[in-house]
Amino acid sequence: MAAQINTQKKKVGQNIKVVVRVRPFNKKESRGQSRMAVNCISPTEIQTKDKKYCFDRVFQPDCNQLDIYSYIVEPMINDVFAGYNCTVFAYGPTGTGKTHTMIGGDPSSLSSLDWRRNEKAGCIPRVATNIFDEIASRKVNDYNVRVSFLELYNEEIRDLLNSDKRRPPLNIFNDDKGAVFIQNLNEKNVFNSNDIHELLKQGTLRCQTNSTHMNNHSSRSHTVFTITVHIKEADLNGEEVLKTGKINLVDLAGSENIAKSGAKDKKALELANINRSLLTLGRVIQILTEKNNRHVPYRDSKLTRILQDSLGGHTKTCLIATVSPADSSYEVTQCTLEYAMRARDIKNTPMVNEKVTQVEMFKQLTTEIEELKRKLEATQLGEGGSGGAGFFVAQQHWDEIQNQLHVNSNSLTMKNEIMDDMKKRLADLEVIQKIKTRDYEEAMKNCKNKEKIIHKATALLKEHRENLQQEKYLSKNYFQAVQDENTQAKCLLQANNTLTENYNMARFKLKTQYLNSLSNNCLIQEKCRSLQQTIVSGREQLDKMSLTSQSAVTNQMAVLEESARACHQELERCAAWKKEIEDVANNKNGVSEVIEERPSCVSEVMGLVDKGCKNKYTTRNADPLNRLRSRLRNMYHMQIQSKRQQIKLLEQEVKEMVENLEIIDRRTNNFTIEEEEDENMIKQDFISKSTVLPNTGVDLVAQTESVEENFENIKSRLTELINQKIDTETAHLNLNQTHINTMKQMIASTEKSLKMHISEQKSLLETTEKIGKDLLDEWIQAIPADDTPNKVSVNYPKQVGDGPLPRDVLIKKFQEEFDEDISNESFHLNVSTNTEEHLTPRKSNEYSETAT
Ligand SMILES: Nc1ncnc2c1ncn2[C@@H]1O[C@H](COP(=O)(O)OP(=O)(O)OP(=O)(O)O)[C@@H](O)[C@H]1O
Repeated sequence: MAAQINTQKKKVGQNIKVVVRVRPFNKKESRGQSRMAVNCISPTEIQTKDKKYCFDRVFQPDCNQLDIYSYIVEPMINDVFAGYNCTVFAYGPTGTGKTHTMIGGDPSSLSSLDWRRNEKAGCIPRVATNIFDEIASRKVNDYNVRVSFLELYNEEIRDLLNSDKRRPPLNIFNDDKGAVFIQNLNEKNVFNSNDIHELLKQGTLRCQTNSTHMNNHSSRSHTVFTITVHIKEADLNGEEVLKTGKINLVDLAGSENIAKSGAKDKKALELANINRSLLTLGRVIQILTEKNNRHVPYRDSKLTRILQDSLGGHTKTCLIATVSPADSSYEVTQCTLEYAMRARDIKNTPMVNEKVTQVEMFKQLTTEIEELKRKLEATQLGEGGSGGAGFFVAQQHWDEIQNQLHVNSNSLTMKNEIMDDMKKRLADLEVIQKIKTRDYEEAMKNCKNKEKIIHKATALLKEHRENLQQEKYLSKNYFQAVQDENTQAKCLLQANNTLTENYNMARFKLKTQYLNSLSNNCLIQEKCRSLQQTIVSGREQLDKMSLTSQSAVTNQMAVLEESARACHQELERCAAWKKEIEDVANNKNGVSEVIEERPSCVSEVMGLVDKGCKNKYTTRNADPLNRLRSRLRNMYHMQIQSKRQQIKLLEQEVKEMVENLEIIDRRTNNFTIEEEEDENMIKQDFISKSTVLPNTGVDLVAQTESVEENFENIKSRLTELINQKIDTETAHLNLNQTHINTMKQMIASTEKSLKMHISEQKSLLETTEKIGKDLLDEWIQAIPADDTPNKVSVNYPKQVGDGPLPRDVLIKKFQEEFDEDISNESFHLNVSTNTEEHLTPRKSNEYSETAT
C-alpha cells in the first residue's frame, strides 16, 4: 500500500510546466527529403506555417539529453527531497522521441551508465543516479528508496517488476483524501542507482517482450516509472519526521489518431480502448482548463486515475511534447502542439506530503492494533454463527480469511511487540513531557521574574538616560562656565595689561613731574640765589647810596650854607627894602590918598607889611643857618627815613621772598614726599592687586595658560567621563537588550513548544479518531480481495431467518438490482438493522449507515 496523505498547508495554484522537444530528422525523413515544418524561433517559441506557439521552453533538434534533464528533472530532485510529488509526462506521436527522452539509449547498458558522461541516457537513468548522489551529499542516514514500474495497455495494468504469472490483480484505490494507490503493485527497495538501472532494464525488457507478443504494442502502451523516496530527518524542533516524495516518469502511448492506423472492427475497438486513456487524458486536460467547474472524468480511464494528482492536483508536473520536424508529420505535430498548449492552462497546487512524526506513527499503530483486535474478536464470535451478527462466506473465501487472519495475527504479535516498545517510549516521553512541563513552568516563572527584572531594568535605564541627559546638560553648562571663565581670564589679562600700561604711564608721568619739579626747584633755588645776590647787591648799593647821600648832604650843606649866605644877603636887601618902605610911609599925603582911593589894596599891602614885619621880627630873632641846618637835617632825615623805609621794604621783600622760597622748598619737599607716597601707594596698590591678580603679566599669561591647560584637561576628562558613561550605559543597554531578546526568544520558544504540544495532542486525537475508520475500511478491503473499482456490498437483515442467506440468492439479487454479474467476484456482507432495506444490495458507499 502506498498511501500518500496530502496536507492543506499551501494552496498556491501554478500552471504545469510544458516544454516541446523537436527531434532531428530520422533516416526515413532525410531520405524522403522532408522539409522542416516547424521553426524554433526563440528558446520559448515555435513557429509552424499556421501559428506561433509559446511554451516554457522549446528544445531544438540539436539539443542533448542533458539539456532536457537539467531544465526539467534536476530541479525536481530538491522538491522530491522536500516531500513533493513530481510527474514528468512525455506526450507525442509515435517515433517522436518519448522513450528516447525518458529512457534514452540502449537500456541493456544502463547499469554501467554514468549519466553525466553518457550522452544517450534519458531522464530515468539520470534521476536514479542523481537521487543517490543527493542522498550522499545530504548525508541522509535513514532513508528508503522504492521503485515501481507499470505498464498500462488496453486499460490493463501490468507490473513490469513482477514476472510471477500468479500475481494478484492490480487494483487502483483512492483514499479519502484523494490519493491514489495501486494495490499489489510491486515496490522494490533499492539501495543504489545500479539497482534502479537494473530494474529499469528488466522492466523495459519485459515491456519489449510483451510488445513482441502484441503487434506494435509498445507504442500503444503507457509506462509509469515511479521512484519513491522516504527520508527521516530532524525538523526545526529537533523531532524526527518522515518525509516522503516521489517522481513519476510517464512515457505515454503514441498520440496519433486511430483512424490513421487504418484499423477496423475488433482491432479498431482495441485501439479505441488503448487510446481511451489518451482520449480521457485529453478530456481531463480540456475540462481542467475550462472555468465552469465541470466534473473531471478522472475515473473514465486508468491512466487518468493513476495520474489524477498530477493533473489539477498537488503534484509538480511537467509535460514534454515531442514532435517531428518533418512536414510529412505536420498534421500530428500541429495536434500535439495544440494539445500541449491546452495543457499549459492546467493549474496544480503543489503540496508537501504530510510529514509523519514518530509519535503519530506510534498512535496510528496502537489504534490499528486495537481495531484489529476488536475486529478479530468480532470475527471469532461470528465464525460459529452464534454471535447473532454472523454472516455467510464461501469456504474458499473463509480459508482466505483464515490465512489473512493468521497473517494479521502474526502482524498483530509483531505490532504488539512494537506497541510494547512504543508504550515504553511513550512512558519515557511522558516522563520527558512532565519534565518539560515542569521546565516550562519554571521557565514561565523565570520569564515572569525576568519580566519584572526587565521592567525594573527598563525603569533604571530610563532613569540612567535621564541622569545622562542631566549630566550632559550639566556638562554643557560646565563647559560653558569654563569657557566663560576662560573669557573672564582673558578679560582679566587684558585688564591687567591695561593696568600695567596705566601704571607704567602713571610712573612715567610721575617721573616726568618729579623731574619737572626738580628742575623747578633748581630754578627757584637759582632765583633765591639771585634774589639773595640782589639783596646783597641792594645792601651794597644801599651802603653806597648812604655814602653818596652823606656826601650829598655835605654838598647840600655847603649849598645850604651858600644859600644862607645868599639869604643873609637877601635879608640885608630886605632891610634896605624896608627902609625904603618906611620912607615911602613918611610920604603920607600921597599914600593917604592912595589909601583912601583903594582901601583893599592898602589892607593887602598892610598884610604884606605886617607879614614882612613879623618875618622881620622872627628872622631877627632866629638863627637862619640853624633853621636851614635843621631844615636840611630834616630833609636828610626824611631821605634817610625813606631810604630806610625802602631798605625795610626791600628787606621785607627779601624776607618774603626767602619765606616764599622756603615755602616752595618745603612744598617741593612735600611734593617729593607726596610723590614718593603716591608712588609707594601706587606700588602698594599694584602689589596688593598683583597678589589678588597674577603677580605679573608673565605670571598672568602663565596662569592663563595653566587655566587653559586645566580647562582643556577638564574638558578632555569630562569628554572621557561622558564617553565612559555613554559606553557603560550603552553596554548596559545592550546587555539589557540581549537579556530582553533572550527572554523573548525563551518565551517564544516556550510558546512555540506549547503550541506544538497542543497541536500534537490535537492531531493525535484527530488521528486516533480517523485511524479507527481507516482501519475498518482496510480490514474490510483486506478480507474480500476485491478487484472491482467500486466495492460491492450486500445488505443482510439481522432479523432474517435462522441461517445465512444463500450466496446464489444474493448474487441473483445483485444481478437484478444492478444488472451485473458478481458470481466470480468476492463481496462484502453487511448486517443491517433496517428491515425495510433488507435484501437490497447497494454500493457500499451509498449505505454506510447500515454497517455495524
Ligand atoms: N532527439 C532525438 N535525437 C536523436 N534520436 C532520436 C531523438 N528522438 C528520437 N530519436 C530516435 O527516434 C527513434 C524513435 O524514438 P522513440 O522510440 O523514443 O519514439 P517514441 O516517441 O517513444 O515512439 P513510440 O511512441 O513508438 O514509443 C529512436 O530510434 C530514437 O533513438
